Amino acid sequence: MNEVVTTSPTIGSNVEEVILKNIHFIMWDLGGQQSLRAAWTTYYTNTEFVILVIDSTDRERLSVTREELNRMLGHEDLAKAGVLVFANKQDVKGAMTAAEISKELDLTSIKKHQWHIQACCALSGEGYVECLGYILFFFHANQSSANRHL
Ligand SMILES: Nc1nc2c(ncn2[C@@H]2O[C@H](COP(=O)(O)OP(=O)(O)OP(=O)(O)O)[C@@H](O)[C@H]2O)c(=O)[nH]1
Ligand SMILES: [Mg+2]
Repeated sequence: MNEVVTTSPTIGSNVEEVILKNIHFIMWDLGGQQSLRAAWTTYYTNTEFVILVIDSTDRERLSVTREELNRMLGHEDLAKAGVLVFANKQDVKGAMTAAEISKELDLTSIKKHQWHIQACCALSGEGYVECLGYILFFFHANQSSANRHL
């Protein structure tokens, strides 16, 4: 939306309809706190694409992220889902690169899902536009239903 907003931790979820090149996406933003993760599965039905936003400065939690990602992708309702991983906070000195995050998350071992990783910075918007192309490519290639669930 071309503005940086002050956020607070997401409790439960927020939903937005986003229109990209005439495709209507229903986009659910889920809270990532540990106590909220058990509820993620309730959003998986009809979800066609997952966007995982990583804090690239947080090395300690990457192994937990890998476990959560693998658990998520193992769920039958997400069997056909595509995955976009954002290596966010690239503006912070010492942030891990997308390549480092890819290695730690062992993304190359993901064979049953189409995936893509992108370095980005939510504050400047850097890296986000590039990924819109990937998302649109995914949906055109997979010819799925009219309403998109992300
Ligand atoms: N420096 C920097 N800070 C960022 C960036 N993106 C987000 N932040 C900050 O990181 C903090 C957490 O951002 P949120 O968007 O609330 O994180 P979240 O992943 O939605 O957190 P949950 O809702 O708890 O899952 C906020 O203070 C943001 O301003 C970024 O690219 N660079
Ligand atoms: Mg949030």
